[in-house]
Amino acid sequence: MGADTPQLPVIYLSDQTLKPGDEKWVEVRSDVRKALEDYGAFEVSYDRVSEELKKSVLDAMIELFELPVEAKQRNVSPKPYTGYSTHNGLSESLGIQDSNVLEKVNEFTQLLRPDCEGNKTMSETIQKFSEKLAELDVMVRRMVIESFGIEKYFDEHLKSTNYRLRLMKYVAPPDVDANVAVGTKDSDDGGNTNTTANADAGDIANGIAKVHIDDDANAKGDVCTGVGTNHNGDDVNTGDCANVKSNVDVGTNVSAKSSVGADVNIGTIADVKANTGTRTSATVGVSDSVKANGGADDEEKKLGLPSHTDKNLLTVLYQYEIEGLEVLTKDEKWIRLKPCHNSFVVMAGDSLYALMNGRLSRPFHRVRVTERKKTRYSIALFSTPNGDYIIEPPKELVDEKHPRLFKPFTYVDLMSFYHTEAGRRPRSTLHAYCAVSGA
Ligand SMILES: O=C(O)CCC(=O)C(=O)O
Ligand SMILES: [Fe+2]
Repeated sequence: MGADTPQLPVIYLSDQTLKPGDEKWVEVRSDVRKALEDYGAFEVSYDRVSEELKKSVLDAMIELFELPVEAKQRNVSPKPYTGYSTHNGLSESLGIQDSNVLEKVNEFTQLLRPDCEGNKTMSETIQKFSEKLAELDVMVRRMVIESFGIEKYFDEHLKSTNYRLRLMKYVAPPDVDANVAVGTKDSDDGGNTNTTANADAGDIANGIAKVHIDDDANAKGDVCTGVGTNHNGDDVNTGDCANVKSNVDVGTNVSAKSSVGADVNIGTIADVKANTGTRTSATVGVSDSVKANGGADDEEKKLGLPSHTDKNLLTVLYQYEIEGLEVLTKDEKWIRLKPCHNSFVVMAGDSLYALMNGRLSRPFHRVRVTERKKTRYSIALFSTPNGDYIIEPPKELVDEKHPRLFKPFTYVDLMSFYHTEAGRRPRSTLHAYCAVSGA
């Protein structure tokens, strides 16, 4: 690795003696603050999650993703995009709201695997893992809030938040070339097909599947061939986007070609294959904006998850062995993060960014898997503001030097806006939604 290859700061948070107020705590706290200012993210060296627990969670994920697609599709949520979703035929994810609460995890496992004997153990494993990651999340949020001298708000802040866990499975695109970079700027996303197509089972029958574009879905380049909603949960902002009108041929090799010249590869994930094998073609409704862009971005189709910012407060993420996560620096360079046993990634999302009046950053990031024939699993805990919690910076963070950047908003309203055309199109949904003009 060259000397000028950017890397995320690594912060050691395993120390059991690390206590608020201690000298060491104060020192680490300023490292956390600096990392979040500079990158909006950092790697944490954290050994408080045992290898055994991580392995059990991985086993649970493998079992859950192996379930028939019909079972996974039962993972729906009243909140859009927080249930089962897929992207580009390269990734799938499942979401568990309030994963730190055992009954909630139980409901999830029961729903996917009714009356399965192993549910109790699996639920306990997932809940325990969430709890461990939540401890890390709380520690980091406490440090952030303290670092701005506004700790008097911390308890109230903590009470107004909840957690969601996302389990993710990725494969590399079939024609992946590990040596070819996908581009270095998020603005590469500009030419993306933002096709989010859900094929109804009924349409799949005789060779022709009508794939309808779901305007409310948001991941770019999504062609979800009947395997559920589009991947990106509520925390994904895919940045610039365009809708695509294309004819998609979906054959047994499950590849699709759009009329705008982009090859859309679908179906390297087993379930997608199984579910699309009998189709011969699909018509995807498309708008004019992509034509104006001259076509979909091929490279975008190789992403397991497109470039986005998370919408929540803080994300704590663990990658199992296979790399793929890339984080964009302020000067638009992608940092590719190497998975490591005790290494978690912490990222700030739009909600924390707005709450701190823009005094931290929140990074664009994406997933690009390049290891052929290997399955990548990752898992992330998202802390999110409660539905009715008004996100606005404390008065201490607003002054002449730091004018208010955003009008007060709720996370739920930001998400609703995000799931509209106007909310998806801009690179920053947050700014489009509530930036104070002239700030
Ligand atoms: O799988 C990963 O490494 C990243 C997932 C992610 O960014 C997300 O779920 O928002
Ligand atoms: Fe993300």
